[in-house]
Amino acid sequence: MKLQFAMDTLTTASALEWAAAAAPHVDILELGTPLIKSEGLAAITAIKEAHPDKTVFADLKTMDAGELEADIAFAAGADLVTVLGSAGDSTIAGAVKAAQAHGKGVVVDLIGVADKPARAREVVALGATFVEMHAGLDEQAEDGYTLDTLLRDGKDAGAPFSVAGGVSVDSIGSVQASGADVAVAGSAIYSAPDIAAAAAALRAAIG
Ligand SMILES: O=C(CO)[C@H](O)[C@H](O)COP(=O)(O)O
Repeated sequence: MKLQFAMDTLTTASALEWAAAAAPHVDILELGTPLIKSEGLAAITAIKEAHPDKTVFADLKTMDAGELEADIAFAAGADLVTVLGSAGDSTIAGAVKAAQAHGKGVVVDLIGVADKPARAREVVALGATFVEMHAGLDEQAEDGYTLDTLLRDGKDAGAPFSVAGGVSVDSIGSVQASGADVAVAGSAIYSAPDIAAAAAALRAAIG
């Protein structure tokens, strides 16, 4: 299972600092949606230039204009971009078209989708590289939130998937046991006092 570091920050400078600390321990460097909204496509280029050996993931959360938004992010250096699973099939197909033109990939984020396994199968048929079983920061703050539903949906999907939703050193083992291809960790790394140590601990937990 691969490890993805979601850098939910507002400045390219802090993302570069975080990425430098975590890079030895992670496979995928994610530019969080707030970072891209704050700094624009230049942030993608900065991270890719600093870490050409890493998969750079631009969390665009595209809902419309799939081909256009994906194209500009790939041109800026992204290897993977996200499109929302609640977007129309034509939006997802458009992003896949751009990915094929660049030799890159599309991840479909199933945040807010009621039947995630069914939508996962549909979007993989449209050409998505994998889906993200995702509970966002707001859903994580709701009473009684656990990762369990995401892990069950991943197992049921029959499609390649990542899991994002407050993955921690305590829960990453259950993510791996679910058969996930990628574990995404944001706050478990960037909120830790030592980013390198937190990323290393997650890596050690999954071997
Ligand atoms: O995409 C996101 C929020 O929409 C986050 O980047 C994702 O949820 C991972 O961060 P965390 O581990 O803190 O949940």
